[in-house]
Amino acid sequence: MILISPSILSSDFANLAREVGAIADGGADLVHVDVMDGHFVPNITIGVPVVASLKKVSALPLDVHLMISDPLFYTPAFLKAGSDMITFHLESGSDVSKTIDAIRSGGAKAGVALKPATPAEAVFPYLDRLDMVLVMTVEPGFGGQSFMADMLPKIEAVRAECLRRGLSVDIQVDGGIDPKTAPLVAKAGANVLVAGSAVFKHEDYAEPIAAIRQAAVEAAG
Ligand SMILES: O=C(CO)[C@H](O)[C@H](O)COP(=O)(O)O
Ligand SMILES: [Fe+2]
Repeated sequence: MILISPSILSSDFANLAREVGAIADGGADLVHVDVMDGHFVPNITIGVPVVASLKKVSALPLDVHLMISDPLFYTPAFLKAGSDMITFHLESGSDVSKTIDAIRSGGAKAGVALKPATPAEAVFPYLDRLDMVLVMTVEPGFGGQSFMADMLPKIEAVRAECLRRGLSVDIQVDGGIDPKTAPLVAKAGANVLVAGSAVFKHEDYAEPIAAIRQAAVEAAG
């Protein structure tokens, strides 16, 4: 099943309650929340209090993408704030197994994200304990960048390994996803599509959400 997770990084931060309401009304499945600490990536965005505030107003599950150093330390706070899914970076420096266990024992779904330079095989040892793998299709840090088509073989490799081992792990893609790139990633095996600028640049969010979903569903077959 294809899920669409609009990234509120490109939304109007002065009106977040209205924005998450509008993407829910527009047919989104999840709300993608990009947390950046100015250390793991060269940008600072949203933190724990904003996630807690979003939880109060969002009808959709919060898909929290941690682009931070030491995600293990901050996991309890993001769980308490109401994160439904927490994805952290394999390159973050935290113990991967301990972080997955902390997220899952707190009742959230656990995802591991891979920067473009990190190979698919790096996540294979953790696949059986993961709900999701996030294959970044841009360098993490900023919205509005161009899709990296050379990440498609990595998506295929993660999907092939999941199929080989009989695991139903979600594969998320994030960065430069729009109705043109959605079919490429869906065909490669991704099923959770994050889209920021492609959604929020439109007046009517229902339009790009439906276009991305339709393009992905058709390509996935
Ligand atoms: O994690 C991210 C950046 O690090 C964002 O989720 C991503 O870039 C979404 O924005 P866009 O769809 O505009 O590329
Ligand atoms: Fe993201």
